[in-house]
Amino acid sequence: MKVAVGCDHAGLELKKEVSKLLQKRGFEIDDVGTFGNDSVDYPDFASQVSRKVGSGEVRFGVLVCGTGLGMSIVANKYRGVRAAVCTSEFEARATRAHNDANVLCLGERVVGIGLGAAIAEAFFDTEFEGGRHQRRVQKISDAEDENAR
Ligand SMILES: O=C(CO)[C@H](O)[C@H](O)[C@H](O)COP(=O)(O)O
Repeated sequence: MKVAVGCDHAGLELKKEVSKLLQKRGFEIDDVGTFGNDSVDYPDFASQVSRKVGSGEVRFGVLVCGTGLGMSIVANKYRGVRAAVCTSEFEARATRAHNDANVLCLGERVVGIGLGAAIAEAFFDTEFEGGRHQRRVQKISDAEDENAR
C-alpha cells in the first residue's frame, strides 16, 4: 500500500521518522518533499499529497509542519480528503475509527519526534469502524458535493 508524505522545513525530521516507521510496516513511501532545511511554503506540499490521496493514487497521506494546522487547512480543500491534526494517540485512533481520516497531519513543534511517531503508529494501527460512522462520513462527502454545485 502506498502512502504519500510531505512536509515543510519545520516538519522535516518528524517526516523522516514517520517515513522510516511506515517503511518498516511495509508501506511504499511517495515523498513529495521538502528535502532540506530551507524555508518553504506548506501549501505546496499539502496540495501535492492531497491530490494523490483524493485521486486514489495513494491510500493515505502524512503531512508534517510546525503545527500540522496549515497542512490540514489546505488538505481539507481537496475532494475525498479527510485530514486530521492529531496531538495524541487517542485522537489518531479516534479519527481513523470514526472519521475514516485518510491524511494525518502532525506538528513537529507541538508533539516532537517521539510522540509524533507514536501518533503515526496509532493512526496506521486503526481501522475505520463503519456502522453509524459510515453514515456520518457519507454526510462529509455530501457536503463536498453541495459545495461543488
Ligand atoms: O503552517 C503552519 C502553521 O499551521 C506551520 O506550522 C508552518 O510550519 C509554520 O507556519 C512555519 O513557520 P516559519 O516561521 O516560517 O518557520
